[in-house]
Amino acid sequence: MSPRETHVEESTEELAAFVAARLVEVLAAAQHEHGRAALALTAGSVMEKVWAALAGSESARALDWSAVDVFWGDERFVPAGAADRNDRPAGEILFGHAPFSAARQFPMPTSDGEYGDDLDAAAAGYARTLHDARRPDDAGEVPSFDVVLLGVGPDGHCCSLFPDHPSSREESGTVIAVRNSPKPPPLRISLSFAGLNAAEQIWAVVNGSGKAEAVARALGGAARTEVPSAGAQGRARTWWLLDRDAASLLPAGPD
Ligand SMILES: O=C(O)[C@H](O)[C@@H](O)[C@H](O)[C@H](O)COP(=O)(O)O
Repeated sequence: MSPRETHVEESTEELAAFVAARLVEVLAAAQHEHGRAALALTAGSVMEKVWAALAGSESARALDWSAVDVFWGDERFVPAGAADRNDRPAGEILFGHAPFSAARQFPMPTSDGEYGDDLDAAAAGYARTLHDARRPDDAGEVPSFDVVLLGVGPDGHCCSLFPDHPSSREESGTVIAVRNSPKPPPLRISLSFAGLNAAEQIWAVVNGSGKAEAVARALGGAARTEVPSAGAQGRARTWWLLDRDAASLLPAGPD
């Protein structure tokens, strides 16, 4: 487990550019070390800005995307191509276009795919997918994600682990089926805390004053059952990357 570090940029645009630039460095280093880089994504408004920053970055375009594995931290259990799939905007902004399209994609199952509408089978299937995608030097049950880009909701949720909800109390397995999600749609697949925290680095990327309270609570020692993002702990680094508004309720101190 790593201590939580914070870094604050003035604006959301600067935050997205900062995340994109640092991400390229870490993925390149991971390729050097492991042969392939393992990246796990989550969706959301700030992530779309990060993906757009990557799409427009020369250093990102120069990375060998054929040696990047792209996994997901959570997904809505809806049909392929549905407007509310988390992986849809990622495809539209980034992975539908060269050179990013060369990445090896590991989308979470859809509700009209090989598991049909069996949510438990789909979650178990993605756990097997992660297990089988481990690199030779990944020691755990899932790839040691070099970076998880983690979105945080205004209620402090991350992946599809929600406050005061069975999803954030689940202790078994690396991937879980989530029902009755307080945020629509109700059926989801998510990394559990065990799956998430297998990551080398977790970067919580958060913008806007609407999330300032969640950020302050997560960094202020809240329990993960109350503020799930407080339970995100990378093995080597847990980095909260914030814009000035999201950081506005943190105690003053060095970035
Ligand atoms: O599956 C989902 O509903 C979203 O992916 C969600 O978990 C998102 O990551 C956060 O809510 C942050 O999203 P925003 O930046 O849009 O608030």
